[in-house]
Amino acid sequence: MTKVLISDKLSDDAVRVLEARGIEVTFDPSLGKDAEKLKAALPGHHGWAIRSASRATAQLIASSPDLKVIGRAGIGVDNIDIPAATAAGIAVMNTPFGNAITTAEHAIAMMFALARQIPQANESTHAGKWEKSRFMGRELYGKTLGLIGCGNIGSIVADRAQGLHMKVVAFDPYLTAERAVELGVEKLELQDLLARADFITLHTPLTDQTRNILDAGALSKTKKGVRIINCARGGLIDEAALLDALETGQVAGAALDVFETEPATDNPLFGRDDVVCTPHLGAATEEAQENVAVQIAEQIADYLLTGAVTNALNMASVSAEEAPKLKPYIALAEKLGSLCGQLTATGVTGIELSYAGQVTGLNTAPMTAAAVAAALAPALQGVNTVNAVSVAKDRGIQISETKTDKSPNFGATITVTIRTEKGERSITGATFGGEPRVTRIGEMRLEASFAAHMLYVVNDDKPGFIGKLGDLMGEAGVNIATFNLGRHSAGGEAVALIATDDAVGKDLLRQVRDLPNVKSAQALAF
Ligand SMILES: NC(=O)C1=CN([C@@H]2O[C@H](COP(=O)(O)OP(=O)(O)OC[C@H]3O[C@@H](n4cnc5c(N)ncnc54)[C@H](O)[C@@H]3O)[C@@H](O)[C@H]2O)C=CC1
Ligand SMILES: O=C(O)C(=O)COP(=O)(O)O
Repeated sequence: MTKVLISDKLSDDAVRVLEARGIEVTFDPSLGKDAEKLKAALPGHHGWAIRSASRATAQLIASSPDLKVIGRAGIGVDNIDIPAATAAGIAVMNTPFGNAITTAEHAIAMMFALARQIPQANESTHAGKWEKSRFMGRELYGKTLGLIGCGNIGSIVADRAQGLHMKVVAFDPYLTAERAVELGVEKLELQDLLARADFITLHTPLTDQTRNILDAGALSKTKKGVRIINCARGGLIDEAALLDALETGQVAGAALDVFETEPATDNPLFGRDDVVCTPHLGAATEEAQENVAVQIAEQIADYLLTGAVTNALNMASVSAEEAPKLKPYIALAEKLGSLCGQLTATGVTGIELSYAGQVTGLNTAPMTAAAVAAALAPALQGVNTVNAVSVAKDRGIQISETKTDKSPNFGATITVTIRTEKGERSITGATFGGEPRVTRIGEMRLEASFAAHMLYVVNDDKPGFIGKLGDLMGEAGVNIATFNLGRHSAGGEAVALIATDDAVGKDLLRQVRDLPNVKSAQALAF
């Protein structure tokens, strides 16, 4: 039975969705904080749903042999070792939109909290102090808001801030000029944003480029008295530098939802009047939590049950509608890739997938990934459909696709061509009643189904060969299930693709090679 582990505090809706799809769920939000318990719990689970408390480390991934998908009910995936997951053939998915509005609203709320010192005034009023003159605020109207990062959340913040009649400027190297115009924001370099913004809000992922993007140097270039909001990731602001800048008044206030170390229970910024803090609450609304829980549960269920891929960070998307249509072609591509790969002895330099006929109207990326993974499997360890194309590229193996609308003899064919330093080999196949079949090896036509054990023989087409081969197999007790032949011309080179009930052992293979007119023989496994 398909099983999913939920190790963080996800809405119960996730359990409801998964169980309704017939998936068994282990729901234990206490596991996320305890790597040892997680390690013990993960084996036997095919899917793993998390928020930010669980850390999907390389060690945990390595000790989870059954895992096929990690689903992040939220946006940030910095708690998932994506290269390790990819190497292990595990899809990594997130829900890029489910909590974006909620998080943008939190950033706006934090901006108001800073501008009007609402948390401090609230505390003072509850204490019966009525300090009306202590809490002089700043108006947002007409002020400049600087966005560092203008993606999904940043652009919602821009929209809300424009509603408050703020001027919005943005630094984001990947923001196009057209998109900036569409959003009504002025695109700036970071230095210009720092010089002009009255409020700065961060909305980037934490990467090598963004870590400490607001460090001591950057903070010294801001307007004196700037107010800073971080509802993205701890580590974007150098906390020690921020403390210094608050001490000197260079920064008038900071509102932080995220911290360098989380959970943040002890931090030099705590206890200051000019710092407003929340415990990573950006995504914490009922609406957002319901959205991300339902979305990730559906994505995980779709992937595990149908092969549909949505919002994956390490593989191509396959819609739920496409998945059943692609399934037989993915199986065909995989079998052809495997056959071609098993017949290729020397170093591979390129793999080409040629799609012809109806299949060209479908999403061919997953077929190519399946063919490449299967083709490289005999030579490379750990290659799988998730990492195949990137592994190939890393090794300088060129992957290409060609497409032609017309398929000469069948509704749709797929041809896998493997190039090596010595030459190339092409194998073509088609589906018959949904089952994969070989239809051509090189220029030689033949028709064969795939079987777990097969024998491939190249010989000169001379009388007596089939009888001798049959005798040998019979004497060795290996039953022939199907026998398919192809040849260039009478008396020319011929191939036999033979399905056997048992594997063809080394001794038998040697005897086949020793038969008259046999040029080569190879045992295959599928
Ligand atoms: N506090 C919370 O609970 C939540 C925090 N987040 C965090 O918010 C952040 C933003 O999320 P989204 O807007 O959904 O992501 P997104 O991917 O839609 O946008 C991020 C933007 O940052 C930009 N960017 C990347 N590198 C940059 C650089 N070096 N300098 C400037 N900009 C750069 C990208 O071009 C992109 O436009 C993420 O870190 C996410 O994890 C998201 C949801 C909840
Ligand atoms: O979605 C994100 O990136 C978040 O940071 C939300 O984190 P959470 O799921 O609330 O732990």
